[in-house]
Amino acid sequence: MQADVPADRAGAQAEAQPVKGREQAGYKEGTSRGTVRGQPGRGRQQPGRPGPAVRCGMRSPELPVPPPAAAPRARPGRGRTRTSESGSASLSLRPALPGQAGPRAGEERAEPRSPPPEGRRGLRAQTSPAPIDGTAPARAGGLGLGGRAGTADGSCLRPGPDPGKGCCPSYQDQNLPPTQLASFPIIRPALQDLASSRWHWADQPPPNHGRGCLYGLVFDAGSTHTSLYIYRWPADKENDTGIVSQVEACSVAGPGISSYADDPAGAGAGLKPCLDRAMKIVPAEQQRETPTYLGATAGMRLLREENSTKAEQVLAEVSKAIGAYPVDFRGARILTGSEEGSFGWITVNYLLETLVKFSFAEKWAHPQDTEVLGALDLGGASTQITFQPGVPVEDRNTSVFFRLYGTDYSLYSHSYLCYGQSQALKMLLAALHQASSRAQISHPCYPKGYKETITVAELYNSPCVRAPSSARPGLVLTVTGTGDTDTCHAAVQRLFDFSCGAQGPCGFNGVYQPPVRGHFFAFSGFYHSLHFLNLTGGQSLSLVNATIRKICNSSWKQVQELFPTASRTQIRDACTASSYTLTLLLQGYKFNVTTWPNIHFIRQVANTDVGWTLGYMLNLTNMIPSEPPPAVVGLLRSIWIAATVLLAIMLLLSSCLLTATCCQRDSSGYEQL
Ligand SMILES: Nc1ncnc2c1ncn2[C@@H]1O[C@H](COP(=O)(O)OP(=O)(O)OP(=O)(O)O)[C@@H](O)[C@H]1O
Repeated sequence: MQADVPADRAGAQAEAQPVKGREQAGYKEGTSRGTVRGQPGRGRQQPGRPGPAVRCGMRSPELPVPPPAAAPRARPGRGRTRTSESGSASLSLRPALPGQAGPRAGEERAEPRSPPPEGRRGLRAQTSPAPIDGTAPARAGGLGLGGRAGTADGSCLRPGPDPGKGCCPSYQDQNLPPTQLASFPIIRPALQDLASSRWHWADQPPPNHGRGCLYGLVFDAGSTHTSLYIYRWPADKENDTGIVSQVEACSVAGPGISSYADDPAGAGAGLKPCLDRAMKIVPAEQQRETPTYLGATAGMRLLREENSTKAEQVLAEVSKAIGAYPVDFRGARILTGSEEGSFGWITVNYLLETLVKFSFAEKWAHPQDTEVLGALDLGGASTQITFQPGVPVEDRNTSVFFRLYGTDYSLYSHSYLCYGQSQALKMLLAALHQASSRAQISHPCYPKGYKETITVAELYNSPCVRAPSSARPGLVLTVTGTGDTDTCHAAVQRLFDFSCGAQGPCGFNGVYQPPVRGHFFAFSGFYHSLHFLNLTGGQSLSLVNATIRKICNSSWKQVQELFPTASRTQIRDACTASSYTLTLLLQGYKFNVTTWPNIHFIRQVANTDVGWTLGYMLNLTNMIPSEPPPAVVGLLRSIWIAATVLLAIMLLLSSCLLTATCCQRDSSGYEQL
């Protein structure tokens, strides 16, 4: 999720699925490498047709057929409904097909929830320097998108200054030194320059070259809400990297599309205000060539597990709604957990330009001295961790390979289904209910003095929670907050199984995970839950702990006074959400006091929301190549030429020296004789 959405949205969140190690379409599984191979934006597929013949890392027009979800090493939760999606082998992007229901059966599953791996592919980078907390500073000369505004009614959240016309930022404009990441030594170098992919387009000029900007639209159909992201990039710079920027994020009114299982037409109708908005931004003459995608995440993955027919109906309706607009609609599909994690990783590293950068020699090259960043995504129904470990990934179900700009990346990635924030909080409430065995539930994470009612049917409306057989759907439960920090912490911990067994290092629920390494961007729910407590500015772990403890011990009256403008749900969940976030990061993903400072909680980089959508679009439009750009090749060729000339000179000198020495010897010998 990326848009600024009210925290009290209901809904579950989905998770990603692993990509199976297969070498087609851009990503491979297991030890194979996904290649991202760019292809011009042409040849875009039309709705109903197969995807583009070549995508980043994918070369086959066929959709990759991911193997059945590899069994994560997850252990069944202790009697609890628990879903974890595990990472996958390599990701491959696949073309989005209208109405396509995403991963095939077996790719992702819900109940004894074991997280499916996700696929991924490669992409390429984007632009500007970014600030790390909340919003990154706008890249200079960029599409200065302003602050966020409206919300839930299809209104645009960050209108650009010149929607619709205007121009894309020039290459020079964007290639400015970062300003706000100076304190992050690992990140800063990557922001110095823009990445380029001009070679990518070199042999096939863009179809609308010279028109100013090209546009791309991506719907993020999350478990809790849907947003439409509108991207654009300079048409005449299409072969340069680092130039895609976000024009707007339009928030669709209402809950996520998975909530429309019994009213699929409503899911489609809800998208129209944002589509109308997009039609005002994208010039009419370019609309028909504007690639448009809808990607659904964990909410739809859960719905598909519950009722695949209803999931297909929802996808069909949203496809119908989008297809009614004059855009190049390339399909609506459900992303696997692996794809969701991988695209998020690509987005992060594209935005920070850690994949390729403009060198001092004025050439685009892989930055040798820059580490890629890991990605931590906390959605409403799933959470993903993706990073480049310092050791080989031992479990191919969580292993992902990419080849981007000529560099190989071997990543670890895993998605835990049901461990998104909304579903985790629901699991917590269900556990408390089952422990109470009464219609009265004492909630240690809710503020003392808070009270609400909920029916059994509402509580157990997700595959992530299993209702006790004795529960009557109509029974009204009364939930009372007790504001007890220690009891809350213990209850949150019981949602996880932290034991690793003999399998080696793990995350939780028995899922293999190598030790975290390097810097990470933590976004979506990770950012929101801590930002609400003003804890996304690099605070120490001890301060974070102390602040959460204080909030959890506060009464309902006190927290209302502390957050006078926040919604009731946000205030109620402040303790629960932050406690869950901290537990997930520390005990779940195994960060500690030493590695805590390496987590950067962010929402945007250079006015672009951090999430999977940008990576998804870059991949499907083939904007991230697997091989180095010509500029890099050119650089290498120059080095070879220089080395050859140098060698020739050295040989010549050696030859002269040898000749001179021989002559001297001859002369000496003669004299001796
Ligand atoms: N602006 C916000 N303020 C506070 N909390 C938010 C905000 N936006 C989202 N959240 C919360 O963060 C969590 C993650 O939201 P996000 O939008 O990433 O989920 P999603 O995309 O709907 O779910 P998923 O990716 O699992 O399908 C949710 O629990 C949501 O309620």
